[in-house]
Amino acid sequence: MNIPVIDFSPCNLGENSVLDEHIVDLGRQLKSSFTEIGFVYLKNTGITQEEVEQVMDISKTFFLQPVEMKVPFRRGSFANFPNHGWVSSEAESLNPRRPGDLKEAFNSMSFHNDIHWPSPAFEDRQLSFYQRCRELSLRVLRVMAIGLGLEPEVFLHAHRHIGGEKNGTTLRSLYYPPVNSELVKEDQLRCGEHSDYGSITLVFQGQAGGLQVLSTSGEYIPAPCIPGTVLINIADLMQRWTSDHFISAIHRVLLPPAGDSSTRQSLAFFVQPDDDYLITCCDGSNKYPAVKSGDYLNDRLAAAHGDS
Ligand SMILES: O=C(O)CCC(=O)C(=O)O
Ligand SMILES: [Fe+2]
Repeated sequence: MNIPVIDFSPCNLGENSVLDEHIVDLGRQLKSSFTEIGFVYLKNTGITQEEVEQVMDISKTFFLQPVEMKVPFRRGSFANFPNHGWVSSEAESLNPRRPGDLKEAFNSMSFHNDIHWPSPAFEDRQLSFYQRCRELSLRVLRVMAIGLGLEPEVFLHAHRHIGGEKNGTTLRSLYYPPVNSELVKEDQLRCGEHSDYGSITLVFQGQAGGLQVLSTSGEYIPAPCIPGTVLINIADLMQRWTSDHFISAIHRVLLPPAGDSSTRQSLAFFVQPDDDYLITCCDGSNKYPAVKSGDYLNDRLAAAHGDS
């Protein structure tokens, strides 16, 4: 099983008016990818590899600084936005049964005036990329609803406040430093097995590989960078919402082969429904109890950071 590549041209961000009847076929294609594997590559979205590289470049400049320059921006330093900021290597275990992940991250989750940033250029690039990802996500959520034969706006109603205070959607810039095989702990990975928490995730990768997705047949399949595409996956709240029709697939990032000292970068845009939105099964079933998006996110973040 491979992850399909779908042409998103009909909904490209440069298209100002998109008619629902023109995206029925796209909806069908997304639906089959999300029911079969939970992941899809979209090409011709309007977001270019150059835009991605600009965000990666400025992020890398931040990550390569000495620790004391990064500490003032540490996650947990911003009272009203507890998930915003820098996460140091090994601070997080996305699979709690493994040692801490060998990655650093910068979470941009708020652009409130109270937040101070490493530089104005850093803030600008994170903010403009955040807005581009927001636009693309809203288009994808619309096509998904159409693919499921639902009212086109059904998911959009739950994502009105992306970028505002009552929504946890986060742009996360990830940096995986070179791995020193002598220092690696037993069972340690760049990113442990996990599924994402929210509705959907947009992933942009640099050239270095390592990302793998667990297929329904129980095998891990590689999800390499395809330049110019966006990798999109279903996350856990969307799986609940669709009563398991859409699969929130387990994925992980492996260590590079022994002796390979390359670094890896990626950008993940974790789309989260509005904090107060109650997620219930959209087919009217009671397969999962209703849960508030914000409560669910907080529980999952606490578990990943070992403070639950
Ligand atoms: O680095 C990547 O490509 C993906 C990382 C990931 O799955 C995550 O942070 O949730
Ligand atoms: Fe993930």
